[in-house]
This record gives sequence, structure tokens and C-alpha cells, in this order.
Amino acid sequence: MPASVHVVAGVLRDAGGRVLLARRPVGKHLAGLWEFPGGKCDAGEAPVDALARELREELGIVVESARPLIAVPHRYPEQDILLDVWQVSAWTGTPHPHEGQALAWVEQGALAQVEMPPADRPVIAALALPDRYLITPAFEPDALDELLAGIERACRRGLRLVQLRQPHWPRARLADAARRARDACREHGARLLLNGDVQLAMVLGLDGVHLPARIAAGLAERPLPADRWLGVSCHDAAELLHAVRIGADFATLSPVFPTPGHEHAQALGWERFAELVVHAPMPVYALGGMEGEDVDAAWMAGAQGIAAIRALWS
Ligand SMILES: Nc1nc2c([nH]c(=O)n2[C@H]2C[C@H](O)[C@@H](COP(=O)(O)OP(=O)(O)OP(=O)(O)O)O2)c(=O)[nH]1
Ligand SMILES: [Mg+2]
Repeated sequence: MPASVHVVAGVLRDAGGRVLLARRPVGKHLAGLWEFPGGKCDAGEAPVDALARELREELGIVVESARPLIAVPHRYPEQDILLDVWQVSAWTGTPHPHEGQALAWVEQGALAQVEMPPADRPVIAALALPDRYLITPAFEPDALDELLAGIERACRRGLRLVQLRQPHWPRARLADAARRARDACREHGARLLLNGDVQLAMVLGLDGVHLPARIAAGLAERPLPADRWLGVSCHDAAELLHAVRIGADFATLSPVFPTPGHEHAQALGWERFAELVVHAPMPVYALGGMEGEDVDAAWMAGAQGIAAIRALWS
């Protein structure tokens, strides 16, 4: 089988946060579909250089600053590609269609309705997810108020994705906590996922669920509708593959570094983390021993960002 084609593409946003899409010209692979501008890396060309060249050729702009967003391996009947998408945060010049292609600035929330190539699905998820994912620390059931105060504080500090995780709480108490956490998160425009309990998450109208690997392992298909978020905890290549199979929107992969309570687990390190993530066609958060300042390292290793308990709680 031929090696996969490395394709780089850029996400450009206007002042209102809309994203630039280009229409693939007639006669090309996937003609007529809307894509993030970009194209194939030349032999031996670094991805960041290919990105700059493609955006100069196709749009007439000069990239000043960019960082990796997500790389999606995808198998088309015609060829395998690695769709390597970058967030372009600064450029000079004004994007013009240098190759006769139609251009459009599209609201982030409307991207899912646009006809894009199938490889772009996970990119839309990556754009909708933040770069920090808070997992709540363990509390005693009688410390519900303290837990909620912490969630409030986290939301006020700008956290926009929260996993409520209290695996040992009685269900009624957990339901109380989830209801109140849901309202607190909503008020701040943050999303709340419940660890482990699909049914309770649906009954309470939460934004989604996060499944431990052992629960995900027992599923053959996605356990909740497409309009909710499904995250899965993964620790190796097989678990990532299974998460993709059951239609997860994103995963955590851990432990990147050793953490208290998980001393027995072999830490991956960034290098192994990156090797695993590049095969996963979904956003993956780095988890395990993360500090706030690890976000950049996580991006460079192909992650969506970091997931953490301790570092994002206080
Ligand atoms: N640029 C881009 N390509 C995408 C996206 N999604 C997706 O599946 N692709 C696929 C379509 C093509 O098979 C491949 C990109 O090839 P291309 O034809 O645009 O490459 P290129 O710009 O270098 O054009 P050419 O010189 O080969 O004509 O990646 C996307 O969002 N942006
Ligand atoms: Mg192109």
C-alpha cells in the first residue's frame, strides 16, 4: 500500500471568529466540497513550511504564527491522507482566491452543516473543544457545596469543559451535584460531562458523558445521541481505536507523566504520546501529571490540550 499523503491545512478566523473555508475546484478529488485551505507537503518539506507555501499560493497571505490543531488520518478509496490542520493566529495580507476557488467565512457553529470531506469531521470537533479540560477531584458526598464552589471558581477562571467525576458517590447525591453543576456551568457557557453514567446524564440534560475505559470496552456502539459529547479515557492504542469505533468525539490519553495514585502505570512521555495520537482521528487530551504551562507541549505532541484534576482545580 502506498504511504499516506501528508496534507496541511490552515484555520483562519476573522475578527468575529468566523472560519475561512474554500471550495474544492471542479476536476479535483472531492470537488465541490468545502475545505480548510491547504494542500500536500512536498517531499522533505516541513509541515509548517508547506502550510506557509500553500496559503501563499492559494490565498496570497503570509503566515506569521501558527500552531498544530489536530492531525487526522483518513482512508479515501483513492488514497490515504494525514490531514494535518493548524490554527493560524497571525498573518499578513488579505485572503483572496488565487486559484479561482470560492471562499467563505463561516460561523463556527455552522461548520457541522457545511458539506466538507469526511476527514474534516474531527477537525470540527477540535475547533469546538477548548484546550483545557477540568476533571473534578474526589470529594466526600457531604462536601457537595465545596465541590460546587470549586466548579464555579473554575468556570469564572475561564474553564469551558468540566467532567464531574465522583465514582463513589450514591447516585441520588451525584444527581444533586450534577443538576447544580449543570446550572453553574450553563451560566458561564461551560459544558458539563458526567463521568460514567449515560442514563443520568441524559435524564438531567447534561452536555455529555465521559466514559472510563472499562465501561467503553463493554460497548459496541455510541451510547448517546450525536448532539451530546462523548469522551473516553484511553491508555494505549487499542483503547483509542475502540473509542473511535464506538463514535467517541474525543479521548483523554494517560498517563503522560507519573501521578500520585497511579504509580504502577507506565508513564507514556510526550514522544510515545505523540506516536499514539497521530493514529487517532479525534481530538485527544493529554492527561497525567499535567501543569497549566504544559498546553504548548501538548499541542506540539498533537494533543487538543491538557486534561487535569489538580492543576486546573486551584
Ligand atoms: N486542503 C485540504 N485538503 C483536504 C481537506 N480535507 C480533506 O479530506 N482533504 C484532502 C483532499 C485531497 O485529497 C487532499 C489535499 O489535496 P489537494 O488536492 O488540495 O492538494 P494541493 O492543494 O497540493 O493541490 P494539487 O497541487 O495537488 O492540485 O486532502 C481540507 O480540509 N483541506
Ligand atoms: Mg489545495
